[in-house]
Amino acid sequence: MAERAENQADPKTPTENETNAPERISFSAKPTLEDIRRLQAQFTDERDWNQYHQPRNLLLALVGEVGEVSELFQWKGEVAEGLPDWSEQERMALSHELSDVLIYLVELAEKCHVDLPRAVLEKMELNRIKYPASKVHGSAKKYTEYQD
Ligand SMILES: Nc1ccn([C@H]2C[C@H](O)[C@@H](COP(=O)(O)OP(=O)(O)OP(=O)(O)O)O2)c(=O)n1
Repeated sequence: MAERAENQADPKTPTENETNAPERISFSAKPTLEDIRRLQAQFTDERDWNQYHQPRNLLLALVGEVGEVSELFQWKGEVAEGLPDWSEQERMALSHELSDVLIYLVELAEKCHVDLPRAVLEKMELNRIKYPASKVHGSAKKYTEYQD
């Protein structure tokens, strides 16, 4: 919202529609992160798997699943947004692997007592402060590279 207001204030800054940015998709409202946490807790309780799901094991499982996502992109070169050249089977595999990453991330956060949705909002606020749109627009430099 704040970014849009800034864009409108500066006539030289293109709005999203004036750039070549592709249309953005939106997600389904459900399940929430709390739903995912609860469903995964149910899944592990039913199998008596909490004995294995300590933070370090969950972190390793998460990293392993990130590796599986990487494997799907491996050797393909740059991939266009929306994955236009991917088969249905490849898209399905990606949706499964990304879901595994999220499931383990949510459980890791739970087992570390991090309230993930709240933490994300806090972190995004910090990101906005660190990277003011008016200062960094169009530049991908790290905040440490700016001198002011
Ligand atoms: N000890 C386990 C094993 C599995 N899962 C759940 C969380 C993940 O969403 C998914 C991971 O299952 P696999 O380890 O079988 O991994 P994949 O589904 O990616 O299978 P593969 O490695 O054959 O691609 O199942 C879990 O919570 N705890």
